[in-house]
Amino acid sequence: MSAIPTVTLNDGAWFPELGLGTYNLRGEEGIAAIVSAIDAGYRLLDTAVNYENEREVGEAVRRSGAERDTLLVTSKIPGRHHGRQEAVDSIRGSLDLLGLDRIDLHLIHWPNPSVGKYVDTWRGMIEAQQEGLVRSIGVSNFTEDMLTELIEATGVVPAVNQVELHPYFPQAELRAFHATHGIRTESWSPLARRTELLNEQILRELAVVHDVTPTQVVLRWHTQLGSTPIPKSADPDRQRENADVFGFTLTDDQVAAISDLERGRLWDGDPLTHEEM
Ligand SMILES: NC(=O)C1=CN([C@@H]2O[C@H](COP(=O)(O)OP(=O)(O)OC[C@H]3O[C@@H](n4cnc5c(N)ncnc54)[C@H](OP(=O)(O)O)[C@@H]3O)[C@@H](O)[C@H]2O)C=CC1
Ligand SMILES: O=C(O)C(=O)[C@@H](O)[C@H](O)C(=O)CO
Repeated sequence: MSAIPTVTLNDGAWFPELGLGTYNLRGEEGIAAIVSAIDAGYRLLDTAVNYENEREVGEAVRRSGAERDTLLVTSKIPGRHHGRQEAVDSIRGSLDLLGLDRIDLHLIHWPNPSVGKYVDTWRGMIEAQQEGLVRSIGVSNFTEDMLTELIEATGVVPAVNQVELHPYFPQAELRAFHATHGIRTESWSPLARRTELLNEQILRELAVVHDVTPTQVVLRWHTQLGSTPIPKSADPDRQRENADVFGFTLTDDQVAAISDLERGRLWDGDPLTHEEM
C-alpha cells in the first residue's frame, strides 16, 4: 500500500486525502483499533467531544510510537459549548482529555442555528488558533449561507467543512462553493454507514473493472471529487482495505455514474434543523 497523499489547506497546513473516523471507538478495544490504523498508515484521526473518546485517541497517538508531527488529530466543539469564551474553554478541555499540547484541526461540530451563537463560537476558535492551542480551524455541517456569514463577520475562511457526503448525497453545489473559497471538503459517513450502498450494481461492476472492492471504489470516488473521506472501521483488515485506494483511477464517466446514485440525506442531518448539544 502506498502512503496516503496529502493536500495543502488554505492556511498552509498539510492534510491527508483520507483519514479514520473514530465514532464509537472507545475503551481498550477502541485504542487498539486506532493504533492499528496508525500502524497501517492513517495520519488523520477524527474525534469530537461528543464521541467521548478523546482520551482514547490521545492514548492511541502515544502508544503508536508515531512521531507526533506525522499525525493530525481533529476534534469538535459541541453545541453546548457554543459562545466565544466557551469555545476556548472547550478546546482546553479537549486538550486535557487528549493529553496533547496542540490540536491539529478543530471544528464547530454543528451550527445549531436556533442557538444563534456560531459566529461567536468562530471568534473563539480564531482566538484559540492565535494562542497556538489549535493549528487549523474549520467547521462541520455548515451551509453556504452559514459559511458566508462566518467569512463576512471575521474575514477568516474555515480551512475545512466536514459534511455528510457519500454516493447517495454527493453535495455537488456545496463542493463547488468550497472550491471557489478554498475550503477543503471532508466527507462524514463516507460509506453511508455500510447501508445497502456497498451492494449497488454500479459499485460491484466498477470493483471488477479495477480489481478492487466496492468499498475501495466509493472511497476513491471521494478522493477524486476532492474530498477527504474518514471511514470508520474497528477491523485492521478493513482499515487497510479502506486506505489502499490510491493505486487506481476512476474515469470521469465512472465518477459521474457513481454520483448518479444520488437520492438525498440518509439521516436527520439537515444543518438548518439538526440540533446537536
Ligand atoms: N461531523 C459530523 O457530524 C459527523 C462526523 N462523523 C465522522 O465520520 C466518521 C465515519 O462515519 P460513520 O458514521 O462512522 O460511517 P462510515 O460510512 O464510515 O461507515 C462505518 C461502518 O462501515 C463499516 N465498514 C468500514 N469499512 C468497511 C469495509 N471495508 N467493508 C465493509 N464495512 C466496512 C464499519 O464497520 P467495522 O468497524 O466493523 O469495520 C461501520 O459499521 C465517524 O466515525 C465520525 O468520525 C460521522 C457522523 C457525523
Ligand atoms: O457522529 C457525529 O459526529 C454526529 O454528529 C452524529 O450524531 C450525527 O449527527 C448523526 O448521526 C446525524 O443523524
